[in-house]
Amino acid sequence: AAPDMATLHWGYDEHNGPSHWKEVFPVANGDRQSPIDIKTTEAKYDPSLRPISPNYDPTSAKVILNNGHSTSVEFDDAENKSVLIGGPLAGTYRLRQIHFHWGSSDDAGSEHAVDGMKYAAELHVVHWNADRYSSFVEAARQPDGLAVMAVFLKIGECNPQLKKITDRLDAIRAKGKRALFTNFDPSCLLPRSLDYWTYFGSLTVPPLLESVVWIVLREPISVCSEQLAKFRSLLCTGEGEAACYLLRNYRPPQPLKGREINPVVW
Ligand SMILES: NS(=O)(=O)c1ccc(NCc2ccco2)c([N+](=O)[O-])c1
Ligand SMILES: [Zn+2]
Repeated sequence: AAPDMATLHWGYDEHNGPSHWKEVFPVANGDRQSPIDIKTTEAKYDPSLRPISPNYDPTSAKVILNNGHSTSVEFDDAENKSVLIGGPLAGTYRLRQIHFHWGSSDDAGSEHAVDGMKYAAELHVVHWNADRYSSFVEAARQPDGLAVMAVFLKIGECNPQLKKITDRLDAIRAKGKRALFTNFDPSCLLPRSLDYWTYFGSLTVPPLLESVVWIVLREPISVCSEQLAKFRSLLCTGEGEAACYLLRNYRPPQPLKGREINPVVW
């Protein structure tokens, strides 16, 4: 029998990847798992949905780190300094961190898909419901606890805003490494249009908690192959361990199980 994941840590390889996660996290087979393939013709328009309104303070940015599964920029979430409101959200969701998902080649790497099409990578901007809960970890256990804005990265021109992040990856190559990273407003990574699809889902990474209101932007931003190659040069192992490269870290689309997807176009 396959080694159980409690000992062998989960990852994205053949022996510990998404098909094994249910062995330790049974919610992997739950009714509101993410990501999903967005079938645009089946999405149902909801006139009550408003525009989303990101409001970020660049001084909230604190540190960039490699946690072995992705690279993230962490923000100071001790007060409502950088928040997301509007759209499908009831209340104020506080910015916690941003991170990326990518593939071993440019032709796949996003987690969500649109009519079966995958992009080269995907940015997640993670917020938690600070009106109702007192911490990210508590909110992550609640059905309306988190709001994650997803932005597709499409192969094209090198992205000068993304360069601020890819230029720092050399300093955090090994798992567990971190570096100061401030004076950064993640709005610079958003496309011109904030048209989005929204649906109820989950974390796409263990513990796969079903606590996320997903807001998937329709318009992608650009990324070039050289920038993606820098993400793939990150290590999923710590310093001094036998190096393994973080070549891919996306979960494939999960069953919709009757959920409704609402498009919002402005
Ligand atoms: N790909 S994602 O945006 O769904 C995602 C998944 C896991 C975690 N974290 C793992 C975790 C532990 C306890 C609760 O959460 C995060 N995050 O932290 O922003 C985001
Ligand atoms: Zn993510």
